Amino acid sequence: MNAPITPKVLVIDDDNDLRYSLKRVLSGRQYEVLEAASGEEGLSMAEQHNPHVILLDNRMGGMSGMEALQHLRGINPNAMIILMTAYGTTQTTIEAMKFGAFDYIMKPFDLKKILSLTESAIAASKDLVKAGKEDAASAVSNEDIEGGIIGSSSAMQEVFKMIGQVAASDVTVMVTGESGTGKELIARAIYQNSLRAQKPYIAVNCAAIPENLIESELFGHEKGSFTGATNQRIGKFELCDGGTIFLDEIGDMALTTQTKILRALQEGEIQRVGSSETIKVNVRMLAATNKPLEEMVKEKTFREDLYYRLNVVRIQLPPLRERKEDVPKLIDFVLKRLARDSKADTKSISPEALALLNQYRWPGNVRELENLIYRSAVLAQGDMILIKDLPQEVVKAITAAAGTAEPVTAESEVAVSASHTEPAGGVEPVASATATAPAAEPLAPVAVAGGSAPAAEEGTLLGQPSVDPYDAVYAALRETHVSNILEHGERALIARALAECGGKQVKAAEILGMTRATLRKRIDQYDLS
Ligand SMILES: Nc1ncnc2c1ncn2[C@@H]1O[C@H](COP(=O)(O)OP(=O)(O)OP(=O)(O)O)[C@@H](O)[C@H]1O
Repeated sequence: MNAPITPKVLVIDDDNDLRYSLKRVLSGRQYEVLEAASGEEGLSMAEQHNPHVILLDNRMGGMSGMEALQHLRGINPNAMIILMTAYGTTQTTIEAMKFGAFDYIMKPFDLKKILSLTESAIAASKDLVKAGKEDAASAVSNEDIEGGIIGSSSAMQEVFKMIGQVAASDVTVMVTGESGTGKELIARAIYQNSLRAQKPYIAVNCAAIPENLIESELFGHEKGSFTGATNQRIGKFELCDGGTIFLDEIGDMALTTQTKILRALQEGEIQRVGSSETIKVNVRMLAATNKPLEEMVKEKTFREDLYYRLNVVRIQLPPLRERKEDVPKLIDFVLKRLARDSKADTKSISPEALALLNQYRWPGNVRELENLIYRSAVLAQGDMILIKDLPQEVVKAITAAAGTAEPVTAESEVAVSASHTEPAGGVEPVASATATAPAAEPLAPVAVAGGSAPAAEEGTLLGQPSVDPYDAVYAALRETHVSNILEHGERALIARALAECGGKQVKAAEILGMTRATLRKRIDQYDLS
């Protein structure tokens, strides 16, 4: 019997500390760990040692990780490559998957996470070798897409991976998610990464076109086919032949139009309104909705057959409140875009304001964030958005929720949402109460740990900046509860501890570090029972 082969892992990274940390934990799992400090060195190590798994940094001096990835696929097609980057962009993730990476991990990462990812990669590599298969993945064309999609949360990373996986085929994709989560952006990214990228892309907002005009809009009409049809008109499907059509708000489409869409999808055929001639079209369809299509199918307001046809691949976009780790980068992205477009030159947001926004529920999702940052950046007097520049209704909603240990209420959310859902980019910021709000003294900047960390243990985050959450809470309370910060803070903490313990006072008192009698007194004092 052959002795089991020791899995070989090659770490390619120019950060010595990170390589050292990875080597320590991976060696602890009995893997043979090889190191390379550059892409070039990594290629020759891969050729010499034929590793099972390669952990590859994306940003290195000299050859970039993405370039190395493509060479490595050629040198060692059976190796499973995990791309690591601190500067993850959508583009990177999509490209990494297109170029055949096994997976992708954002720095800073938990060592446990990289360990489990490495384990899965080793298992996958063994399967591949066992099956005697060559990796069929080949590098697809390297077209340069205009990125513009931010998301380093794992939920968005999954979305980007899916884009990479589905883009090259002609499969129909349904993008779902709340309003403002970026459905249109994702549809465009699929198109831009597809083999039809040089062909037309037409987005149709089905909710914005009156029912009696939508068929003509989509399929065209013949002259005189209805009152007002003074000329022949070519519809979007015909215009888009060879390309991609994105049907936004598909849940708002009438049943008769749905039938025609189904035919276009199934047979690749359309008819202009008022004509019996059948026209062949070759169009890839992408669709989006924030409506519950499954329920609509049950209620027979959406055709079941069309539902299944459109829903071949489903990309569900998570609401922003479930991926709050994306908020800082989104803010930075919006600020940079505002500066690029000469709309505002505010460069950053204070750690306190950012920490405060991290507690917000973002009912209007990324669209709301864009508008809020636009408005705040225009009102900010210096280089930095401070808490005083944020819309007061948002600050109040957050601090009120902090005081009652309740999440931001639906009512406050609706109010906030209504004042921030202007179409992105097209609306001038509203100078509201925010402009006259009393200015809080800016607090000293929060200390951010710099430099490279020594070898970390499992469960720690590598390179993670440390931010003290009390800075934000304190700054927010200074603005809204100047005279009784301590009481306010105590009440909020007690309420949270009680909520965590399901109202059990003994346990809550233990967490809070007070006697049960004191806790009871406070519950009465703050009316928390
Ligand atoms: N991940 C993201 N990165 C950067 N910008 C984003 C992201 N997601 C959404 N946006 C921006 O937010 C705004 C709303 O996005 P989009 O129109 O794609 O949302 P939607 O889900 O289609 O909304 P609706 O359902 O209301 O049509 C756009 O300006 C878009 O550029």
